[in-house]
Amino acid sequence: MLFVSVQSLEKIEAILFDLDGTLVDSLPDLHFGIEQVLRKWHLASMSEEEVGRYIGKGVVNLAQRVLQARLPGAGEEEIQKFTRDYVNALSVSGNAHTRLMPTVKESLAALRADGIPLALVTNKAGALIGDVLKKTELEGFFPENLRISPDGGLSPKPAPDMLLLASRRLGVPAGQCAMFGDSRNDALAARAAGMQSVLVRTGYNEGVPIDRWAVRAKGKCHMPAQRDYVTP
Ligand SMILES: O=C(O)COP(=O)(O)O
Ligand SMILES: [Mg+2]
Repeated sequence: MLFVSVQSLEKIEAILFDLDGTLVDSLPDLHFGIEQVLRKWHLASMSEEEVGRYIGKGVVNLAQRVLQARLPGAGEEEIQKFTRDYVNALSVSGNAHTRLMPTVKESLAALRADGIPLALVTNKAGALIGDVLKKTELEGFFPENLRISPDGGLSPKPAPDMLLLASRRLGVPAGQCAMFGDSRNDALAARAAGMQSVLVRTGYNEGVPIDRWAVRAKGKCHMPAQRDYVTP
């Protein structure tokens, strides 16, 4: 099973899940969306690997980094416009290439059967979440009020705000929630919120292998390399 069983985490009563790179492999679609907008703006194409390095801190940050690489000197207005074009491109793409990460559905079903409350805490734009959950048949695990995104003005991860909102909505104190993610942004947000975190090795982490980051963050890494996750 991909996800560590809750018994091996201390005092955990609820789990918050990241979306991109943790529950789903969405990079091919995110790359497709960026390519569409680059073409529309008559800018040079970008590799999937490069787009992967820019994913993790939300759509505005992604637009900013892509424009930094392709249109240096772009201002706030262009960043906002690029962001809107990108969200539009993804909204019409139907997430054709987005896939569930292995064993996700079984893991979520097992957690639910154990009575563990679940929430989604993602930097993805709110307008895109419903379609991805529908496409991957995860809708039933996350009711709408427990799909937390930066929409409506919440600061994206690594800020703790969205995690703390999830903890309040679940009615579970932050110290008893764990954040499952694929990125240092998930781990830093969890730490700032007073939560434990578990990081899968199969995600994006802005192009940096998560072990390398976790080792630097903690000075050592406890988890054996063949495991699917790391706990910083
Ligand atoms: O949109 C992003 O930058 C990353 O989204 P995530 O928080 O679900 O990984
Ligand atoms: Mg992620």
